[in-house]
Amino acid sequence: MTVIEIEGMSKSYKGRHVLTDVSLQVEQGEIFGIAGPNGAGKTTTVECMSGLRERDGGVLRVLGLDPQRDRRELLPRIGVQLQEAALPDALKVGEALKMYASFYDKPADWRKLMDEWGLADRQRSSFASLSGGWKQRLFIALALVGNPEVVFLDELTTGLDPSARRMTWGLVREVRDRGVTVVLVTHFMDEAQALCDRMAIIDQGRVITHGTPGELITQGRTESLEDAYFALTGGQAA
Ligand SMILES: Nc1ncnc2c1ncn2[C@@H]1O[C@H](COP(=O)(O)OP(=O)(O)OP(=O)(O)O)[C@@H](O)[C@H]1O
Repeated sequence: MTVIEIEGMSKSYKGRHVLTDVSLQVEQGEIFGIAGPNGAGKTTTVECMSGLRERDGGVLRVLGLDPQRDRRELLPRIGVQLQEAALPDALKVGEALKMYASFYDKPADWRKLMDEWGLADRQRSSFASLSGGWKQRLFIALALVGNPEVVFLDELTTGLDPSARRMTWGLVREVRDRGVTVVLVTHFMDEAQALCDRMAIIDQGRVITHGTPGELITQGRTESLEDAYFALTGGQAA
């Protein structure tokens, strides 16, 4: 079943085109990756999908709803973790989960969620005292507190050490394994290869290719996804 359908989506900021004719489909229960160079339009795409920005043109349906027109109906059914998300320093883990749960009519049991995501021991820890890996664990739990059918995760592992990244990958798989559809923006091709069932590469506001990581490697005629990424975007490895 198709959960997200985008056809010919466009968006400009102050007359400058940042998305041009973006078309994508995300299927139920998959981890769908969005990769591409800085400024390519990845976050804008996710923001349009999650109803945080208005597109200028094209068709966009998430769970059959238009994020602009049907925003109120859609918001309780999705979860969003934004790039560089932050909470007030003094807010405690338990307080954050309880507060987010209060935003929804039918939230998950936030105490149960806290247990499931291993956060119970840190219930009284302030946000500022958490390491990067634990902050991300909290953000994933917060994105799930409304029992969403789709979650959007934007650069979830940027700045994390290798073990925190691996831990976070495990959590993202767990979310998918619960039947939730995951849209994941990432700059890391090892991450895309490890996690994504399918992915798209966006460059200069256009989808230049999409498919499984294996299909992209075949398209790029390379041996790794990172090499395929460089071949397909015409970029240079540093
Ligand atoms: N609110 C805004 N007003 C004006 N321009 C914006 C705004 N938000 C983003 N842009 C511009 O739109 C383009 C696409 O930005 P976007 O954040 O979607 O890219 P991205 O692919 O997510 O980049 P990155 O990998 O650096 O996070 C960039 O050139 C950016 O500077």
